[in-house]
Amino acid sequence: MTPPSGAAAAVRHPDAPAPGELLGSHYEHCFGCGGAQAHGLHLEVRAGEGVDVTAEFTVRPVHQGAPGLAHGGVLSTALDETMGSLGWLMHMIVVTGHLETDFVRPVPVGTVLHLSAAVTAVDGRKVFTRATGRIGGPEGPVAVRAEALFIKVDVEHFTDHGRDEEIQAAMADPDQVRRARAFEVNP
Ligand SMILES: CCCCCCCC/C=C\CCCCCCCC(=O)SCCNC(=O)CCNC(=O)[C@H](O)C(C)(C)COP(=O)(O)OP(=O)(O)OC[C@H]1O[C@@H](n2cnc3c(N)ncnc32)[C@H](O)[C@@H]1OP(=O)(O)O
Repeated sequence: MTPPSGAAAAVRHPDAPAPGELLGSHYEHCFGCGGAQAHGLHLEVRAGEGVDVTAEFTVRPVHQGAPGLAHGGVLSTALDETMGSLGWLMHMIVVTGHLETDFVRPVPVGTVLHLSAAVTAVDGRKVFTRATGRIGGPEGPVAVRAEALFIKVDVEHFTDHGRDEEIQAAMADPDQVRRARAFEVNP
């Protein structure tokens, strides 16, 4: 998870959303950010000043592992989704290759997890990221933290591997196609 010595700093795309702007969902059925997923995380991610983002996740009863506590896998998903959305700021489509999570404090149901994530380096198709989730406020104690390696892919990653019925539906949706194309014109 350590970027090689030749790795470069991340570059914010000129057409990236302005600092403070919501990124919007990349797919309405995404478990992390989609509005159509009843039990999803409904993350709303906001662009930062650099290649960084913030988001909030409210832990609901459907997200429990132990009684009254968030499931660790759900917390990892919240971190994963937040870090994955960093691709938007670089106009890259990225998927998770490797994800490591530290669970520092238990997170009760009802908690608002304040997430922040940033790209630490880019090396070819490899995007190195890290994220934290804090409780009690954006400056509160860290409850979870993660590092992840994302790999840049093209639209064919999804059209080649996704189940046909969802891919056909996505390709028939002009908004979805527009979002995918926006990512494709990466310099
Ligand atoms: C109109 C149509 C609609 C479509 C529109 C779509 C728009 C969508 C927009 C946005 C989507 C964002 C979605 C975010 C969701 C949240 C994030 C997730 O949950 S993503 C799901 C979980 N992840 C996977 O399912 C990946 C499964 N894995 C793979 O598919 C492959 O393994 C892949 C693509 C990751 C890499 O395969 P390779 O064949 O392309 O590339 P190789 O050569 O193996 O790797 C490239 C470099 O990366 C390193 N690498 C790869 N995997 C690694 C790993 N696990 N650990 C360390 N290094 C790794 C390799 O060593 C290599 O490095 P060296 O260039 O040689 O230095």
